[in-house]
Amino acid sequence: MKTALTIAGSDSGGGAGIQADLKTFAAFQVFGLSAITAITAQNTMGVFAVQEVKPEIIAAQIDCLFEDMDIDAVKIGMVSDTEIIKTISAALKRNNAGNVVLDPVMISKSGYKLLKPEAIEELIRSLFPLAGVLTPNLVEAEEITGQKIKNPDDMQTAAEKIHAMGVKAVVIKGGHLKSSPVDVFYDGSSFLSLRGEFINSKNTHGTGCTFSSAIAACLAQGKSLPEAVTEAKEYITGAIQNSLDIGKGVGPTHHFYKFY
Ligand SMILES: Nc1ncnc2c1ncn2[C@@H]1O[C@H](COP(=O)(O)OP(=O)(O)OP(=O)(O)O)[C@@H](O)[C@H]1O
Ligand SMILES: Cc1ncc(CO)c(N)n1
Repeated sequence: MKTALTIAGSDSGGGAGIQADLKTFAAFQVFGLSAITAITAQNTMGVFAVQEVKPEIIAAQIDCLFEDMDIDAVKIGMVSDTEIIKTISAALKRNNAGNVVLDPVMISKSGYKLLKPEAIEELIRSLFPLAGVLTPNLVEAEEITGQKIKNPDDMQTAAEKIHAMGVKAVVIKGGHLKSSPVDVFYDGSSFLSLRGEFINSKNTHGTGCTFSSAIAACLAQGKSLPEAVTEAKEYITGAIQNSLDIGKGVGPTHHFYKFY
């Protein structure tokens, strides 16, 4: 069986973070591994507390997995601060990690800062060069490029700018667009528009985490990057269409909608 590692924060509410990533890997029948970077006290209403994991424990989790197993893909989510980012970058380099999907998680849907603003530069410096693909949402792409993004044309310009910053490929997610949620993929040579119908659901907690993990699962299975992003888009669309009315706030998507 193929394996995928998620390096991310724990969401006690189960809809985002490590929990969403492992469920997604399982839905793709890829064996999931995890290195937890932070513990969040979180539910469908918001994030209430965060405890970061010590950098040496994050490094130990990553090292012991690579020592023991072949890891077919890596997804990176919440990374909190500069020290943690440097630690993850060094660990991935010394273990020659491949198929790295970097989701530059900055703010939760409920508005809680999951990445310290001063750490964005370090994220660009240390993790962008290792990423096979970066998956920012509109707000994150605006933060990274310093430009406003209002429509698919702006998304293409931003994708070119981000590619020039040293990532091999980028998919800018349009879940926050006023129009239909088109995602724009760019790998330095061609663009791909991943079109989707707007699904009118309040239960969209963890859509970004689920999408990036689905890309990692497809890469672990040996699919090409364009195939992986296309299949991940289909999967997240189905997961939102079948989303779950669990909790009082923004509920989770249904990771196993293909099975039950
Ligand atoms: N209401 C919706 N209808 C259809 N597709 C959606 C909807 N919301 C998000 N998506 C899709 O879900 C994927 C994740 O995009 P989104 O922009 O929501 O990520 P995000 O903001 O990083 O999510 P998160 O809440 O996990 O931080 C994209 O493929 C996007 O197009
Ligand atoms: C732990 C965690 N990672 C990522 C997100 C994405 O918003 C979240 N809400 N929580």
